[in-house]
Amino acid sequence: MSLKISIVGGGYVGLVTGTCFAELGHEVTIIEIDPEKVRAINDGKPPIFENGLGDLLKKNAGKRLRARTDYDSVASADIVFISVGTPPKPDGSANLSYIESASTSIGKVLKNNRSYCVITVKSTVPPGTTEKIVWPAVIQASGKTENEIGFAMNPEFLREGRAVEDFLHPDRIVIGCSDPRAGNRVADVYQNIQAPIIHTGLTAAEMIKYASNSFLATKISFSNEIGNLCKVLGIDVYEVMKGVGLDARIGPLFLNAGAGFGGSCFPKDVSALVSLAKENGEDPVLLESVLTVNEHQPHRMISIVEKRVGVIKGKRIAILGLAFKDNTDDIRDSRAIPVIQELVEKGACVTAYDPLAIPNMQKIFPAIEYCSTAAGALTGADACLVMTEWPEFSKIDKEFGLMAHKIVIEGRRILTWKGGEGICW
Ligand SMILES: NC(=O)C1=CN([C@@H]2O[C@H](COP(=O)(O)OP(=O)(O)OC[C@H]3O[C@@H](n4cnc5c(N)ncnc54)[C@H](O)[C@@H]3O)[C@@H](O)[C@H]2O)C=CC1
Ligand SMILES: O=C(O)[C@H]1O[C@H](OP(=O)(O)OP(=O)(O)OC[C@H]2O[C@@H](n3ccc(=O)[nH]c3=O)[C@H](O)[C@@H]2O)[C@H](O)[C@@H](O)[C@@H]1O
Repeated sequence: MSLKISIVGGGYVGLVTGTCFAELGHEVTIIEIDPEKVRAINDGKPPIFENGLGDLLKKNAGKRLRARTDYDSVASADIVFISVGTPPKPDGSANLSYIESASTSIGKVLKNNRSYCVITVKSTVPPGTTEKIVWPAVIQASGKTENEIGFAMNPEFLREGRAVEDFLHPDRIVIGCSDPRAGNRVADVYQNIQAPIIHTGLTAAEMIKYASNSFLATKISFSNEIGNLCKVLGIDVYEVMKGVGLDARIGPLFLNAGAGFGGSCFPKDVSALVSLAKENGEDPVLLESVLTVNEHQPHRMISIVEKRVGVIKGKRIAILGLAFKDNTDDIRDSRAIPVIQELVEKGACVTAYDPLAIPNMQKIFPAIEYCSTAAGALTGADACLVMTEWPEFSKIDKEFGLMAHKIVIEGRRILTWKGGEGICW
């Protein structure tokens, strides 16, 4: 069955989702307010770096996949997905203004849609958003009755760098819906994907997404706390967490200690859940600690450098990895940012290498020295901090010989070379 799908928001999630839906045989229109992104999508050139996305986009752009700045496609859509951003407000709560304005824009055009249509939220939103914000905005702007429109919440679990693979082979598909008819329409979209489908109410689906991200973030902060103690006691935390993770009740993933979690989602989603808990009179002790541990990790790395090299001022410090994780050029909330910030404030001469993320980091730190190879960054360095788990870093070996002092602090365990004086984590 081929459905007519409109996706509002052609950023990371909208683009990956839209391209994959087209690949599954649906007719997809991505509605994106940024004309440059629209042009790039229609030219078959992804405006983001994502493994495997370029080929799929090239194959489908101009055929089953189109991008537009207008909302016209909503008038004939079977289903509309909302995948606009939900960035944090200064108090940590989620900014839902993009969700609200997208819902109103959808409603205005939906007036002209003569068939049944399901409005589905894919963005990560606090429980109650679909019911209390999206639903009334769409109904009010469209003048339709609830028999003519269904509402659903279908959270997305893809990881950047592995997004296409995650989308096409998910562990589960969660569909929260206003009524079974709406839920079945969303399930039809995924009919060619093999995965268990969980049908829930709207608010439970919204909460599943926050709880999942927060649990993963908790695993990381837990590993970091154990790692910090291991460091003091001279124990290898990676050996410890391997032993811990082999317990089937715990599992081996997301137990890597080091620089802490970055990216556009874990920090923002845990903060939003903390905010939501407080608004509802709860004291989210555990979740606040998850954030506190995470904030301290970059500073701990610098303390280790200071113990090894003494005063930072005037020292040449190499940063390997700027992206918040491997296989992406995304630096949103990258742990490299607070590390570079503190080093610069302390008067270090910072050199940096990343296979993809240098142009993005140059916008934040234009004055540090960027190198086109790891060897360039390491030459003459007094210490090196590894901030991203890029697989190519595992091959670095003789390049460490170019350093003035072989002090290597691993914020990510990726190196196989073990000749440093101060390998941490
Ligand atoms: N980035 C990721 O890996 C994942 C993100 N999410 C969630 O998905 C949502 C979107 O995230 P991203 O795609 O990363 O954000 P993004 O910032 O990359 O993309 C959002 C896009 O929406 C566009 N937009 C904003 N208002 C619009 C409107 N009224 N009409 C049309 N387009 C509009 C923006 O121009 C932007 O291109 C967030 O809630 C996020 O938490 C969920 C899973 C994974
Ligand atoms: O909601 C989202 O946006 C997404 O957030 C994360 O995906 P993502 O942020 O792309 O990347 P992850 O692979 O989860 O890594 C996040 C951060 O945690 C760090 N991390 C990860 C694993 C680990 O063991 N230790 C650790 O420090 C990574 O280096 C990275 O900085 C989730 O894994 C996705 O399921 C979710 O859809």
